[in-house]
Amino acid sequence: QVVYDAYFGKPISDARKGFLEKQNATGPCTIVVEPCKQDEGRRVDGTCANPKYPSRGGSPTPLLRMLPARFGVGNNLRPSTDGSELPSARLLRTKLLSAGYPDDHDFSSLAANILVFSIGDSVDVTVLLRYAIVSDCCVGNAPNLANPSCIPIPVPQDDPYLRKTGVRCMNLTRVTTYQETGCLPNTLPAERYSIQTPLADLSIVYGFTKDREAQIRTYEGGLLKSEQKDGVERPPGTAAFCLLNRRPVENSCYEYGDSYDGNLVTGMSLASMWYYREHNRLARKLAAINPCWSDQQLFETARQINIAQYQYVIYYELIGPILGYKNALDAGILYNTNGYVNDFDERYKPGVYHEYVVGTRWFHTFQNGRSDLYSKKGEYLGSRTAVDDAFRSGILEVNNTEADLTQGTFRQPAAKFDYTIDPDLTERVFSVLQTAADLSAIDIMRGRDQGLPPYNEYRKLCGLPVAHSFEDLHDTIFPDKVEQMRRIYEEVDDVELMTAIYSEKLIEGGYVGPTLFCIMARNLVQWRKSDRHFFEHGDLPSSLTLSQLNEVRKTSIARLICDNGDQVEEIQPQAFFNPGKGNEIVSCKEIPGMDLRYWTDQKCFPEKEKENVKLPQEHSEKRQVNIDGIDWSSYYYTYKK
Ligand code: HEM
Repeated sequence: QVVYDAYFGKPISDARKGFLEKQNATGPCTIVVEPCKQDEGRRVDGTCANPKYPSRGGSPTPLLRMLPARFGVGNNLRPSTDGSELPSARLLRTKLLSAGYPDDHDFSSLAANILVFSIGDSVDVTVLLRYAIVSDCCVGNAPNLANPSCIPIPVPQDDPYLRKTGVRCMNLTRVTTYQETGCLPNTLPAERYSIQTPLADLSIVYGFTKDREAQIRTYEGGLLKSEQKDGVERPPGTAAFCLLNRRPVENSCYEYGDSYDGNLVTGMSLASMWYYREHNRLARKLAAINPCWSDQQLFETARQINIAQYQYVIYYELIGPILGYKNALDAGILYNTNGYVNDFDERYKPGVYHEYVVGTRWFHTFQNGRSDLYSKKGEYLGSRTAVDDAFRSGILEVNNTEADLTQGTFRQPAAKFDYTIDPDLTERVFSVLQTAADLSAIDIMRGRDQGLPPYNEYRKLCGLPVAHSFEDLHDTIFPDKVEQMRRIYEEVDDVELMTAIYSEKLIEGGYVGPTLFCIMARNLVQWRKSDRHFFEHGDLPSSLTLSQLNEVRKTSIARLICDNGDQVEEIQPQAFFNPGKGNEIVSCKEIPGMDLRYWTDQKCFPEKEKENVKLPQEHSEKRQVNIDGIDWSSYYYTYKK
């Protein structure tokens, strides 16, 4: 065992260890790593995803940065170029994004649900939320300037909505940092602290520590602990996190590996439930196919298949259409192959970027404020208000709500990507917990809080010309929005990444602007290159065989929901898209999936029985892809003029 410094990612010296012990800060500042082995599979605790950086990928972990942090003096928020405070994030939000309800013509709500689940799987959303629950950074109606963890948002007098209410201050606290937990001195840039494993590895389902893994496993048949209620399998409902459950009627709060993110918002709780059930479904099938397998072998294989199909669905079925297939292929996010893609590169550190978790807040425009309820035959039954269902997974077991909401995920459109955001998210995102809270204004504030440099620096990083004047922004941002920015910011160098992401024109073939495309591409490439267990890699003893890999490539989100959604009997084949012509709702029997016989283990069968075990034909390898360096500046040329 080697003890690593969680922040620096290096083995810890005795002196530092002693210091941390005295400070009582060993937990958040260290990661214990067993030596990495060539023949092992993916660890639940995330360590050894890349043996060159064994502790990276583990928990806790700092986020990666594409560009060096930019803070004000003493790690305060960065000021404007003239030294004044940056403008009110609420003012910027109300001038740049409108509030409204338009539905998307293409994507279903399921796409937004799985996207937000994938964010919660890679970063610890709950470390952001102390303002929602415990702190008050507005004293009366004025910002609390005395408390250094407060960054309240001032509300202008003529605010289009809040002028009628008299609210002039919105509550907000800074993220928890390694400085705060005692791991780093204040002389180093403030660095956010996250307890998730930062890769795409279903840590919401399986947890991110060995202790938690031990709590949620049965150690029989490879299964996770579960309960059967009304014929439906669910994790035990005894977790403590669901603070808005209306008890005594709404009681369930599920014991996922990560019960915080698993029970957070409806889309995330449904996705967590599906992938949780899928683990047990796979373990049972594998046990039937391979009667000689141990609990450990069943657990590891079911988990490996579950994570592989999750990565496949995220990359190929969801990110592909959102970024545009061609763009994603060009950028090395996706590969058009039936072979392995051996692009593991030990120089890449496992991790999630600050820029990714700030920038992908763009998809808040994608979130529908209502969650529609449908019967399994497609009759509309009514709607729930999404923000009132956060922290409240107790709703699922009452009045058939899980089944009706599940139908809604694929029958209801997502909100449109169109610079319009649902008013529930911009005025009352914390429901009864806060008088007024604007999620997009918070999104802008988080860019400041996490020390992101100005938009111009990212233009340079992404191959766009540096803007010397506001006019220079017209290449990527609509003129009306540039005009608003000119009125609100002092200088073009003050324009922030998040305000630009909320204002950029969309790239050809995709639903993001050029800078967010560049940021997402870098993060998604980082995830696959830094993770030796990424599902398309074929160079480890634990890798999927080529036949197994190509089975994984046959599955889909529709199959996952048919197998694990409560009472789902029919669905459209491309369930991230709205049902309709060319994507009609069909029986689940018509939705293709994996053939698990490719996981048959000959060792389980005595010699004479072997000939009776029919194996499907082996797939053949068509093409092996190797990846050279990527020219990031090429993205620039794809956006719509
Ligand atoms: C009802 C639906 C949703 C609600 C109520 C919600 C609410 C929130 C809240 C309160 C935060 C933390 C704000 C902060 O203090 O910084 C947040 C963060 C975030 N949300 Fe959402 N959100 C929703 C849907 C989505 C969707 C569909 C996406 C799609 C990707 C998304 C992406 C993100 C990201 C990337 C973050 C930042 C995570 C981090 O830095 O840890 N959210 N959301």
